[in-house]
Amino acid sequence: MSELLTVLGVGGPLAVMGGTVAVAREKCPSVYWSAVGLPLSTVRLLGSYGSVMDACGLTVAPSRLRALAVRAATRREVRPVPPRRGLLWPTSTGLRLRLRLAAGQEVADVAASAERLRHAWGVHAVHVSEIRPGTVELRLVGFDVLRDVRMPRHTQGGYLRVPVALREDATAFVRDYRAIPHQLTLGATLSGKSMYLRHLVAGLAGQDVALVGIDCKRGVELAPFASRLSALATDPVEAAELLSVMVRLMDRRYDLIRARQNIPVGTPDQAITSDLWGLPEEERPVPVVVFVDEVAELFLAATRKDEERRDEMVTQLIRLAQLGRAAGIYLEVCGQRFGAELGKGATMLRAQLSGRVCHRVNDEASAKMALGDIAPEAVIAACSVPADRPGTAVAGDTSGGWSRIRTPYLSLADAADRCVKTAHLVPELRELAPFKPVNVSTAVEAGGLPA
Ligand SMILES: Nc1ncnc2c1ncn2[C@@H]1O[C@H](COP(=O)(O)OP(=O)(O)OP(=O)(O)O)[C@@H](O)[C@H]1O
Repeated sequence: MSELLTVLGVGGPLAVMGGTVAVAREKCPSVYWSAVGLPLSTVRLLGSYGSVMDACGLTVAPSRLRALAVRAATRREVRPVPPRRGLLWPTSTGLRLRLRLAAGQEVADVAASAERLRHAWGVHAVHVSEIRPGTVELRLVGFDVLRDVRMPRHTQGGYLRVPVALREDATAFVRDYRAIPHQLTLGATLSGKSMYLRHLVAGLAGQDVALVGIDCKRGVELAPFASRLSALATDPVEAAELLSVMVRLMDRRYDLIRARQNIPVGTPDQAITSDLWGLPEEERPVPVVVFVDEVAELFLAATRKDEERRDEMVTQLIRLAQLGRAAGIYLEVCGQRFGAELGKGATMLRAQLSGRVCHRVNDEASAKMALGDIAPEAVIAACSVPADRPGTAVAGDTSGGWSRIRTPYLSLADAADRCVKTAHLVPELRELAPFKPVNVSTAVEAGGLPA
């Protein structure tokens, strides 16, 4: 064939065109998808829907009525029935398609065939989710969206909801503090934990929320954001003092909530509250997000005195994790490992941190510390995060769901700049005033931030 094309004089141009398409596919997958992949996959899907469903075992026998009607009207062979297909919705990264399941089918049947469907329709991945009983949505993703992360335009962010990364199904992964109050983020060195924290700080900086940092790596990770922090502790001694203050703050908020519960006769039901969010807006204290970078540093103890301080700190962290949610105090804990070997209280604290994000890890044991109580497949996925893709992680929560995510790139300078611009939003919290980092902007400038 190629000889014939060469004789006709079109072999050369065709080869050049083929090469250009291959390069576009490699270098600009989103452009390739819009120009070539989308029309091809649409044609494939529309042309082969019935036969692909049949080959994947996703068809059911037709009802007797349908069989009779087909025989009477066409005298054709009565074929098995695939799920009823809705409209195809093209997106910048793929296609969306809703299916009405046939009687006797369940979501798991379609999910089990996702790998076969992706091969049949020539897309990078097929993700299946339930929309309502009997209806599933297929998200066909045309290319590897985690290679060059672009966040979608509509991310469903909001108050205490930070779109922090992209999921592999091209939807935004939102860190929602009210749904999952406390989170543990693990990862080996250079795996992208700081980038993750950076996005959270930058995302929360513009909101009415107090940000508190505990960074026992002498503040190297969190000091650049100091202008927006209400408090920063950079060594274990300061951290111990700050945590005691946080626990006292929490106790006072509980008192406030309890005072509100001395319910006078005639109080409407909706005014009775058991947490901060039920208080009237003018009385409601501002929520506090506590970032703990490199949690293992808090557990280290060389002397007996250190040990006492460590035990006290761990107890306070556990109290904050157990009771903080109702008082609007949320924990964001980061570290390389978080196992029982850290010492007394580690396992108990970990159990309270229900949100889990695991970046690349050095061994399976570390992945199990983050995801072991979520799903064995999530552990395997975390162990296979490639080293040349920093920021890639497996995110799960203790309800059992998990997904692969990757943060977009955000330079430290841009995140710090956002903090400087939103410094006027630092809320007044009398208790935290002694811990307010003072020489913040000067420290940032003097620190010479990397790009
Ligand atoms: N999503 C991302 N996209 C591109 N580059 C990234 C991403 N996340 C992290 N990186 C890069 O990877 C490198 C390591 O990232 P980061 O400092 O966040 O890792 P870390 O896990 O905090 O490491 P350490 O524990 O040593 O502080 C940095 O150079 C950072 O710019």
